[in-house]
Amino acid sequence: MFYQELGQDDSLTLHTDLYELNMIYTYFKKGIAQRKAVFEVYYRQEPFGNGYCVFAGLEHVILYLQNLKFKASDLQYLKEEVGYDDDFIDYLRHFEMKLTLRSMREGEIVFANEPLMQIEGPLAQCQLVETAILNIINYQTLLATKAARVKLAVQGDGVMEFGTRRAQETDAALWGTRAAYIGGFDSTSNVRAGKLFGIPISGTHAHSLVEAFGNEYEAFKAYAETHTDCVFLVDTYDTVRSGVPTAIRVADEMGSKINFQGVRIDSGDMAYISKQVRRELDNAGYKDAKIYASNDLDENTITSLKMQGAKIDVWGIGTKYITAYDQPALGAVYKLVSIEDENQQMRDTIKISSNAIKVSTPGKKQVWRISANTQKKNEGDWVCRAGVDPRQFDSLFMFHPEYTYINKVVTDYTAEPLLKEIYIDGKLIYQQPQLNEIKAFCAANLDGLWDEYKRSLNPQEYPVDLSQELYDSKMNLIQDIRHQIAKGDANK
Ligand SMILES: Nc1ncnc2c1ncn2[C@@H]1O[C@H](COP(=O)(O)OP(=O)(O)OP(=O)(O)O)[C@@H](O)[C@H]1O
Ligand SMILES: O=P(O)(O)OC[C@H]1O[C@H](OP(=O)(O)OP(=O)(O)O)[C@H](O)[C@@H]1O
Ligand SMILES: O=C(O)c1cccnc1
Repeated sequence: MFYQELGQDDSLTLHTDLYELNMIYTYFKKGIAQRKAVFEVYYRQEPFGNGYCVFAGLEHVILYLQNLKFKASDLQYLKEEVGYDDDFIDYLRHFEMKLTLRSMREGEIVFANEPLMQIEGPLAQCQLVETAILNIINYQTLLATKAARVKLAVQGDGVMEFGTRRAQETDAALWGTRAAYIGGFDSTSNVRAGKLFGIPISGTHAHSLVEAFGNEYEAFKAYAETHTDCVFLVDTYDTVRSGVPTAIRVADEMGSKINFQGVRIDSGDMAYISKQVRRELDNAGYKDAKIYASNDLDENTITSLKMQGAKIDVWGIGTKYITAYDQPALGAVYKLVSIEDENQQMRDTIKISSNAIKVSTPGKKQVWRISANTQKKNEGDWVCRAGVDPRQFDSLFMFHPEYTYINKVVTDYTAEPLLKEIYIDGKLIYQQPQLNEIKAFCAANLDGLWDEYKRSLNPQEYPVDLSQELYDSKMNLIQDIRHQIAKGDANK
């Protein structure tokens, strides 16, 4: 019945799991929906065996929060389908977004087990937005990270994003290509993404052009007569014996009427073929013509092709990028860290697990990036309670939160708070930078990271340390809860 709304309804308000609404209903009925709560988003392990992530997704989260209200059809659906009573439907009808959001900036280099976003406000509202925020941040951060890995592998060559046709639906293509641009790609084939985000668009042609004209000569010639910039796809029949000689013939015939940019190969042994193609182009006097390559490439095949001396100048990357083929999920979570009690006091909360990595860190926090003034490189991130400022100390004791014997004292450092204010009580106060600035910010951030953390295979673990006070309060809370369970009064 509501299916016809899909086309025009861009509201994501119901883009939430039913269990969020179930909890909100309970909070509402028990009179605690308005209690102040703080949730934080973080992930537990770097994806792809990488040493860091590139944070992305904030722009979409801002758009989402900006439009967060229940439409009449949303309320009608909830009433009819879930059977909520009129009181609750009325409460949702008057819903007004009052959240405070603090977040990493897009393009920031981030690490496991540090808060990437902090959502503060009425408990019910914090709960409503969990699903959509995780959906957005998990995907875009994963993809921007993959892009940074590809960018590292191409070693300065051009890299074009080709993934739309293989993406998990249209939204993934759109936001995934934006993440690609942030992480280091130069352009996208997706024209809509170009229009919406200002990403440079680029493209060659497909095999169908050759098939439509019946032979390579007719096809390349027709393309050249209708375009100035020409990259010919040379592998429809036989790259070396037919495709490349035909491309050269058309380039010779058209002369200065076209800008013969090069040829694209899309199959076969790319190392072997690209060397042959390079030789042919050079011999024909087209030393500046570039060789473009595509065909299920990713950072691993690119690294291998580089090692084999492949003569590829521009890389087109689709399927394996846009689907995050080798690791399809980042696994970021959204955890309650603090809640107002019946006496209007904020109380730290914790989720305990026998698996150390799954124990959440209680309390509302800030992440500080500590960089040594002498080196201009990052020493590590220091996570402490919001309100504590490490710039007031002469030295900082930094220790691994699990293996505490791994520690160091840092002096002469600069500390920068990474969680920035985006919304205060529902009001957007953050001016989102232009996409090109985000991209440049990402590149500059990567410069601030030692190579040991950046290598794509077995990187060093970057220090994400807890302040002594936070560490102690986490340990104390774990002890308190264990103690209560032992005494049998954990539920009193
Ligand atoms: N020299 C090479 N070293 C490592 N990987 C390569 C090399 N050449 C190509 N590849 C990669 O190997 C895979 C080969 O794919 P595939 O088996 O589909 O062969 P193909 O030649 O592309 O066949 P098709 O004509 O069906 O497209 C692709 O992922 C490609 O990027
Ligand atoms: O290989 P990817 O990294 O996914 O890059 C995108 C792929 O999409 C196109 O192939 P497709 O077979 O869809 O169309 P074509 O007729 O142009 O080859 C293109 O030739 C690439 O191979
Ligand atoms: O422009 C291209 O060559 C292109 C675009 C999308 C997918 N594959 C190739």
